[in-house]
Amino acid sequence: MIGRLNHVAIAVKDIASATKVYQNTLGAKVTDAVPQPDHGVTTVFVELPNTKIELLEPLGADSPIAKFLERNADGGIHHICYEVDDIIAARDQLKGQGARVLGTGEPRIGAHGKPVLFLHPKDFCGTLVELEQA
Ligand SMILES: CC[C@@H](C(=O)O)C(=O)SCCNC(=O)CCNC(=O)[C@H](O)C(C)(C)COP(=O)(O)OP(=O)(O)OC[C@H]1O[C@@H](n2cnc3c(N)ncnc32)[C@H](O)[C@@H]1OP(=O)(O)O
Ligand SMILES: [Co+2]
Repeated sequence: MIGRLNHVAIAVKDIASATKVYQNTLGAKVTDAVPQPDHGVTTVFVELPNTKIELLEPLGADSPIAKFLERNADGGIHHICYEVDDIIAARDQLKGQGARVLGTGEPRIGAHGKPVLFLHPKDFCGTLVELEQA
């Protein structure tokens, strides 16, 4: 069911400083920072030849990544995003297999303007999974 690895997301407290690490220290191409108020985060994408790294900084105290950063003071890998051809079919198949879809269960528009869904980390080997419509 899952297709390409779209991105690996890293939660950070300071996105400007994290961007410098990727751009200046590692020599990667990065996008501008974009606030995503619907998701409670600001994003920067690091563009690699075969995939992307999504840097996430919380937008406000009730951001979904706020608790993660309380538990992981240095930041760290927050989720992995896989592309799927049909996000509704994928969701329904996964729900039928007992996986928990987070939030309302309905896809929302993500950072790339495409529908996304999140799956509970306890159902996927301790890793928060994002699905993005290909
Ligand atoms: C920009 C848009 C979009 C894109 O297009 O790319 C994004 O990426 S937005 C990214 C941010 N959005 C989200 O993360 C939305 C989905 N997340 C959630 O619904 C919640 O954050 C969560 C995953 C349900 C966690 O909720 P929270 O209240 O913070 O924690 P809990 O206490 O309920 O945690 C339960 C349990 O799960 C463990 N956990 C939590 N987060 C993670 C994680 N990222 N990776 C692995 N495990 C995680 C947590 O440690 C708890 O475990 P126990 O202590 O063992 O119970
Ligand atoms: Co993401």
